[in-house]
Amino acid sequence: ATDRPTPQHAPRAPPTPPCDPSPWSRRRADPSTGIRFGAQLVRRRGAMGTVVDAPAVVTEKEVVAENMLGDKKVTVVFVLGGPGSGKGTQCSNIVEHFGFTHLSAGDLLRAEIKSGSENGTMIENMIKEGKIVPSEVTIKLLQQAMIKNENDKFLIDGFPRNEENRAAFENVTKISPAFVLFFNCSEEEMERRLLGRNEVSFFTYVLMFGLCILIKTTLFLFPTICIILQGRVDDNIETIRKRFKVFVESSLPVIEYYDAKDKVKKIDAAKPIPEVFEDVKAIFAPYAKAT
Ligand SMILES: Nc1ncnc2c1ncn2[C@@H]1O[C@H](COP(=O)(O)OP(=O)(O)O)[C@@H](O)[C@H]1O
Ligand SMILES: O=c1ccn([C@@H]2O[C@H](COP(=O)(O)OP(=O)(O)O)[C@@H](O)[C@H]2O)c(=O)[nH]1
Repeated sequence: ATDRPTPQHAPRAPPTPPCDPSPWSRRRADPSTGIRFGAQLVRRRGAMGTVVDAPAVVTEKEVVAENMLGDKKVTVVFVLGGPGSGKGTQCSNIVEHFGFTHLSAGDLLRAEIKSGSENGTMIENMIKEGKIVPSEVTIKLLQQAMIKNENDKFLIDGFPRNEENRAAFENVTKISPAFVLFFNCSEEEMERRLLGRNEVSFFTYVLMFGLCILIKTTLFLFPTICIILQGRVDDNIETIRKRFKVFVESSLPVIEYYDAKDKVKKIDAAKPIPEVFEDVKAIFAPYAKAT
């Protein structure tokens, strides 16, 4: 949906190809770039002074997000997409090339568990169940991280995850994002990636056990290594399915909200990592670091 009514004579976006089964991919998309979603139509003067509808070209740096965080002005980009769509992977690339600071809401929550905070057990249980942690907890962590960091450009990865997260963040911080980077990928592909993220070969366990024997600390070190090698507690098929459901029911409405404001930049995340980054680079070009 868009908050501007589409003129009757405007060209309609073609339907999404049937090969992409993700429910959130049944949205408008530019098949040539896979980037713009809810492309804005502007009235332009055509030949002989006629008024025509043409897609708006976003060439200038968007500065919508320059709002206040205490007395600090920041630019925020929300990075959203299903679990395993590649948000973290591409955020690392963006950090390297465009000087943003990456704040993964999930990583901040996992760090909070490890810190032994009073919310730790509650957060851990929510993550194991694929549920969304209460807004005030996540927002406090994000806000603290932004205040602590000297940078003024932030990628907020994996947040907001529902409408309540979104409204609370905007109310508390008075920040609205410059844009939302949306990684679109089928559930089938995301499931494959998430299961792969947790995969550790038998050989690795044998190697680690051998190393522990060598340094004579098997008793204490090996169980710890096993816990680390296990990967994320939520990358198992049961929790993955729950996370997909939460994404469709709770997180997609956030993307739709920003799409109605023409702030969503959609990426075809099913492509190989370097190809996805080519599309990401085109979007971040206005933020290129001065050399
Ligand atoms: N475009 C891609 N093609 C194939 N594998 C990918 C791609 N992007 C990420 N991955 C892999 O998929 C897994 C999940 O990626 P990650 O960036 O952690 O996703 P998210 O942060 O969205 O959960 C990781 O193992 C990562 O290496
Ligand atoms: O703003 C957030 C971000 C994450 N989570 C929790 O942390 C889990 C993992 O999120 P993350 O973004 O790390 O991983 P993703 O599932 O996107 O790969 C989610 O399933 C939620 O339980 C949350 O509650 N709020």
